[in-house]
Amino acid sequence: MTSLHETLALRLADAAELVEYGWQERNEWNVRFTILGTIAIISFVSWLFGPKSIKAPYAGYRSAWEPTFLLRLRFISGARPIIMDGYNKFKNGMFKLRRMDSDVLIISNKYVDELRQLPETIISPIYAHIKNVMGKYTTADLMLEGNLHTRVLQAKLTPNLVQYMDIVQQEMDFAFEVEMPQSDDWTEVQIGDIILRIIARISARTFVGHPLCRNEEWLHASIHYTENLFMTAFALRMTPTFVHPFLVWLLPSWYRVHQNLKTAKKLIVPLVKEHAANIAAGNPKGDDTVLKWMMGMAENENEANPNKLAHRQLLLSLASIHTTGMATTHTLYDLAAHPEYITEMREEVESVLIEDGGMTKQTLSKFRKLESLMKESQRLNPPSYLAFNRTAMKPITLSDGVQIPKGTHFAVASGPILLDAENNPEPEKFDPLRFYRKRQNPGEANKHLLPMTDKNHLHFGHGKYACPGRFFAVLEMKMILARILLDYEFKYPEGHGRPRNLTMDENVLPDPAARLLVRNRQGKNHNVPTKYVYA
Ligand code: HEM
Repeated sequence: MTSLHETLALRLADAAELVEYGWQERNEWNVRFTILGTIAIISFVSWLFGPKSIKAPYAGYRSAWEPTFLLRLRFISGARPIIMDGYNKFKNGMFKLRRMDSDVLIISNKYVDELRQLPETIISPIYAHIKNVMGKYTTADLMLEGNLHTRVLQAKLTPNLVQYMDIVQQEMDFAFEVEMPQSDDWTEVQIGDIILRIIARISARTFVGHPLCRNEEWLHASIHYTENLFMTAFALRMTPTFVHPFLVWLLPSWYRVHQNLKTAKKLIVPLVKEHAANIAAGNPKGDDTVLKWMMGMAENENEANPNKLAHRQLLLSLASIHTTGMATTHTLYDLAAHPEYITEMREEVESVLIEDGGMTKQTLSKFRKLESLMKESQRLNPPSYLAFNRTAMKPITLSDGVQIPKGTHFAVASGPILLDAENNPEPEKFDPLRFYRKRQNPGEANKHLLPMTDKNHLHFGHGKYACPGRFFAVLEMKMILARILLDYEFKYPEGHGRPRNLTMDENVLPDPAARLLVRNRQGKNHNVPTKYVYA
């Protein structure tokens, strides 16, 4: 059966042919009527057979005359004001965004609690994520084959996190030694890249274990898979669906995604076989890793297939390395822009470590000011201005009677919610102790933590499908930031301040080209115990 897009492509080809013929015959009016007729037919067919969409106002038009194509184009690098505009006008209702690849419905967060526990047969995060990253072409559609990686994070990594701190710290020590300059003189560095490599190393140690975590080929694949995947996805999002199967062949990033996958299989399949042989011989060796847990928890042959396990390691890298790297980089950029808070953060880290006699199971949870700083930095520099991306797998009727048609891609304006004065007073102000102070309120000591999600705090999602790696992410971030505070001084080069964030559609990125000056901390207190102690 010919798909709608193929039919449209054929119609356009016919129209082009007729244009040529018409010019040859100098029968311009015929040609014009043919083109107009074709456009009218295409519009009618799209309207008749295309997915039904909900009626809601569009955000961001500069005037009634602004062409829709221009609005879609502006969204690529100017999404923030468009999303803010929609939120400010319609925050209790709904509005739509014109993205280059499609429209996205933005719903009020008042619906989040009734939607968050619905099963995947009704609302699917996976379909929405796969659409966002063009999974059909970027290999991310493995997510459709099961959620083994999510189950393992929930059932194994998160509950065993504190036991794992020792291993994380060992890898972090090594990573700092090889990635950070060790000099008493100021050295200019691209800190975002350094942080990314430190996180890739720690993640690799946790996911695939030693010695693969030190393998440069694996580190390269696990970091660059994400970049290549997003480059491919964005190129495809800019063009109509019917050109995608041809366009990918012209995209170098698409070839690189597949090269990364090949590398993953080459390096990980032997590891899987080795571990299976050790288990069969009754002699499992080495530390637990996410890969070994995945082998143990695989529920069917497909999940246990070594090639699929290797592929899933890349999906984990996609979900974990850049997200955590960007959040850590934003926090450092913010702190460097407000050096008056550095001493306060450093003193907290030192006093907690001295009190605990080193890094214990409880230590990280006592870094309350540091956690508040990280949460404030995420509030102002979220990973995306949208969250809770979902696809309606069936028509949904909300509690107030609003109906979301099947096939609708919807999300919540997570960025603007936290910049709303109703939720946070003086929302534009960088106030690193904002959440620390909130925790001083009676009964709120254990609230306002970074990994906690609710309908206002959606940067890790919320509900059944919230990020299963967020506790690990926060652990990594705290350990890295504490280490930087203890051992290094940092500042912007003369004449530079906090770099502006970049946006690609709704996604927010710290400027990767920005530089910091770093040097060994002068007058470091060598009596602060930093090693993991079993307490
Ligand atoms: C600051 C760092 C991170 C941020 C901001 C973040 C954010 C998110 C968000 C927004 C989602 C989608 C949730 C939803 O749809 O409701 C998600 C899903 C996910 N995250 Fe994270 N994440 C981070 C770090 C990590 C880490 C370190 C890991 C792994 C250890 C991880 C693993 C995952 C996985 C496996 C999913 C689910 C993907 C799927 O549905 O298959 N994330 N994350």
